[in-house]
Amino acid sequence: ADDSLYNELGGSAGIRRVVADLVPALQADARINATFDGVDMERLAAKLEEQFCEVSGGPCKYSGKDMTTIHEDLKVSRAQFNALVEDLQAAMRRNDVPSRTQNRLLARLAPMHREVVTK
Ligand code: HEM
Repeated sequence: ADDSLYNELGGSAGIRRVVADLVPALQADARINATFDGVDMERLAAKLEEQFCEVSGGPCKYSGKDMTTIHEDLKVSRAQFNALVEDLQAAMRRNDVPSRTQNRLLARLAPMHREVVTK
């Protein structure tokens, strides 16, 4: 398996740093934070770490709920999806992830709009 993206992200420690930075940024982002009211953000962070690890070719298996089920009642718009992507990009930038690496991860997450955006 190609784990080059996982390694570029700094492996599990690098991914953990980015997610730990992303989660409070989502809660601070007025475009999307209402959606996260009452959500167990520790669980969310743990599942995001697993998912980014698997998607980047690392040695993890995502154990969360499937993307359609988890997001189907949230009424997420395309603009809100883009807002989250922007927040993730900023979190990677703050943690010195090279822009080429940022773009590689974002390209693997972008198709998930089909499962996440329902409005
Ligand atoms: C590429 C984009 C996205 C990815 C990779 C993603 C990934 C995830 C993951 C892994 C979980 C945890 C699943 C679990 O607990 O089993 C989750 C939950 C959640 N996501 Fe997303 N998500 C994305 C976009 C969004 C957007 C744009 C919003 C809202 C603006 C959103 C709102 C939520 C909420 C509120 C939960 C918690 C739901 C609950 O616990 O009931 N997500 N997401």
